[in-house]
Amino acid sequence: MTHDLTTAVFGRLTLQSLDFLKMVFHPSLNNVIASGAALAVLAGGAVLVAVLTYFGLWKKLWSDWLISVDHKRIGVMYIVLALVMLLRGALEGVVMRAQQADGLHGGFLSADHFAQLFSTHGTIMIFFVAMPFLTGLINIVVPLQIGARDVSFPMLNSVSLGLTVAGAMLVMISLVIGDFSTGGWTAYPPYTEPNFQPGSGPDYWLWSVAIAGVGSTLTGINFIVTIYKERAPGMTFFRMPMFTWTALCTSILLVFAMPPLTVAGLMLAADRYFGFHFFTNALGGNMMNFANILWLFGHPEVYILILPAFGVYSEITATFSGKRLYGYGSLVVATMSIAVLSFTVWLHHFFTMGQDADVNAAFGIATMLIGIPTGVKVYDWMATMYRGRLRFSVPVVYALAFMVLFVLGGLSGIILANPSIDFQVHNTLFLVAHFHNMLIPGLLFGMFAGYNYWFPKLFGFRLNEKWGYIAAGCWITGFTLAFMPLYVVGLMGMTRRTVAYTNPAFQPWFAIAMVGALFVVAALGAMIMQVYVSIRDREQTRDIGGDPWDARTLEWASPSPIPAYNFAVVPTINAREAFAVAKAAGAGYPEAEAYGDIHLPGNTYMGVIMAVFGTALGFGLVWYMWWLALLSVAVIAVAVIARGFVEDPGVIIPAAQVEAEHKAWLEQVRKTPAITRAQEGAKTNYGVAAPEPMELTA
Ligand code: HEA
Ligand code: HEM
Ligand SMILES: [Cu+2]
Repeated sequence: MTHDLTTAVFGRLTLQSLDFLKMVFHPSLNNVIASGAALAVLAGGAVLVAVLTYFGLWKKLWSDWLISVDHKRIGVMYIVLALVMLLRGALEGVVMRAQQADGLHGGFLSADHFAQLFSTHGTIMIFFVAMPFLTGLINIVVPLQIGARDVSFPMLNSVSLGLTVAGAMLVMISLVIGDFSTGGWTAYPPYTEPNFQPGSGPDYWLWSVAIAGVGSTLTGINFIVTIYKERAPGMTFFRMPMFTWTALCTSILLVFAMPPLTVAGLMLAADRYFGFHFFTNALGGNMMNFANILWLFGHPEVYILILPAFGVYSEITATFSGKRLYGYGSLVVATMSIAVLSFTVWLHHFFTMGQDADVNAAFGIATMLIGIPTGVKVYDWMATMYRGRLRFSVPVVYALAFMVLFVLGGLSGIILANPSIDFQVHNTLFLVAHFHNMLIPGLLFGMFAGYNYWFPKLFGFRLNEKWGYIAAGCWITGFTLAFMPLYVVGLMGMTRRTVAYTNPAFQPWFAIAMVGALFVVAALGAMIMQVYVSIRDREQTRDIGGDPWDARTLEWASPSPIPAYNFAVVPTINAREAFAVAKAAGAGYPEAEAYGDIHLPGNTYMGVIMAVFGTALGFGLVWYMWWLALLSVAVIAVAVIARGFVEDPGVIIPAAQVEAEHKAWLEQVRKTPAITRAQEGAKTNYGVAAPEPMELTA
């Protein structure tokens, strides 16, 4: 009886599932590490709670952030989530590097623990670092670049964030309670079927990815509608900044690519929970169905990740070269071609799984075609810089490193796109080198460049440059040392997802890779220092005029930190890069003719409800605590329906206040010489003179 009751309440959860007790039940170095990680998560949570309580920040956190629908604040929360998860994901990468550095002697991790590490690392990096980072940047920047006051569906935006947080929470909880999947970030059956993995692992994977995936689909819808409907007068499609174009294409990809992932996850859930046989090798199932559906998501996913980074590089090369973006039209067409082509190549992920050679050839050629629009982009960026006066700054360092390293990674992709070559190197560390080569110098550097670039717009001061350069230098060195050796060991035959090896020739390469990983740790340290030093010295790097880089797009035509309503008066756009054109004509800061009241949406609890009950739903499903799952679904359903009956009066900002704030800012801009305002513009390298300070008459 008591046993039944315990099962009803706790499902299949037992004391043995608590990871911090692992080292007590089964003492070993491996379990000490596992328990240590669990305790670290618990301690981190406790420290956070203590700090918030000590400084009395709960109320502020709640009303200014958690229930806010302001797209900029939502964007910041996405990026904070991404950075926190990056810490965990990168440390896991380092632990794996340490294991393999000693892999000849077996290392210090069990095979199972190593498998959990690459599975959580891959899942976290893709879904809870890369995705929230780019979603955060899109959230912050797109409405500002198109002259909008907010996104089309602000509450939905908060819901998307809540669902993403729920997914991330599940992966964090798996460190403390139970095990995560050992099936990699792609969770191929039949290995993830209950016959092979009856435990909590694949369930954690599938619910965290499915729940966060719904959030991403909603984000895609939100930004497609926002970009279609909320553009300022005169902001035609072909006047939109490149970053907004890439955000549009990424959003379209999200809407078409995320549902296959959700479907793959739910079909796997049907297999695991209801004994279906979609992907088993028996009773008519076929795992190839999973491979096809998963990569129908998975390949477009890598372009979902890279396109916004391309957008960042476009903005940065133009701004810091002090030139119009070269080849705007070709960049737009290239972005759209990549988006379309990305749905035609998924099969290159399983060339070796038995289809006809002709089919492989067709997909191989389609894959190689993507090199063309990507190449167009690279040439456009180079042409933008050519004969520009490239000003040095942290975003530029990332952009230049990207251009060199990404081309190398792209070329290794073209190598893999040859089916006959892929048969040799599929699932070796050559592949692992390829994709980290795209994901770190491509995606992550783009995100870091954007983070350094747009930071002052939100917080009113620039990030410290010295620590920024140190971080960038460590990332570049760290990436190169950690991943270039993997091309070599990959060609030598070292397979991916392998805990140890017997060939002594591998070891020196892994030793070099270990040094690279240490540089990555240093880079993370430098990034933390950068935040600390920047906040400490913020008075010296105040962004007085709102345009610290002498930039070209609309988001820089407002004060920093930017007010909640974004624009005192919605601007009318008459050209591409209208702000740069206006500044050059001495009309960058016009007086407004009239001010009106501004209506902004009110805060909402919906995001928090989604985060809390989304997590509870996933947790209930993972542990078979059916009451918790049902309760969570009920709460979410009631909340959604009830919200439909609430009329949101929103917040009115009176015209007089808007006018006063705007005029005070204009006054300040006029008082300060451009050279002080655009401090970075004044600093140049290579002995090139600073660009002329811009005219200040309105
Ligand atoms: C942001 C991420 C990202 C990006 C942008 C890419 C871009 C590309 N990828 Fe990569 N890829 C991944 C992330 C990424 N990939 C991941 C994560 C996996 C593995 C998943 C897993 O199994 O876990 C993978 C796996 C993968 C495979 C599967 C291999 C295997 O499993 O055996 C293949 C095969 O064709 C491939 C090819 C390519 C190609 C051709 C490109 C092209 O888009 C590259 C285009 C760029 C250039 C070519 C450079 C610039 C161009 C020029 C300078 C012009 C001149 C050059 C030419 C015209 C050729 N990738
Ligand atoms: C910060 C430095 C990083 C280090 C040291 C690192 C290291 C590693 C290692 C050792 C593996 C396992 C390789 C194997 O299969 O043998 C791996 C896998 C992987 N990494 Fe990284 N990585 C880093 C950053 C990133 C980033 C930024 C991303 C994505 C944005 C990423 C995405 C992945 C993915 C998707 C896998 C595959 C997981 C799987 O096999 O299922 N990594 N990484
Ligand atoms: Cu692909």
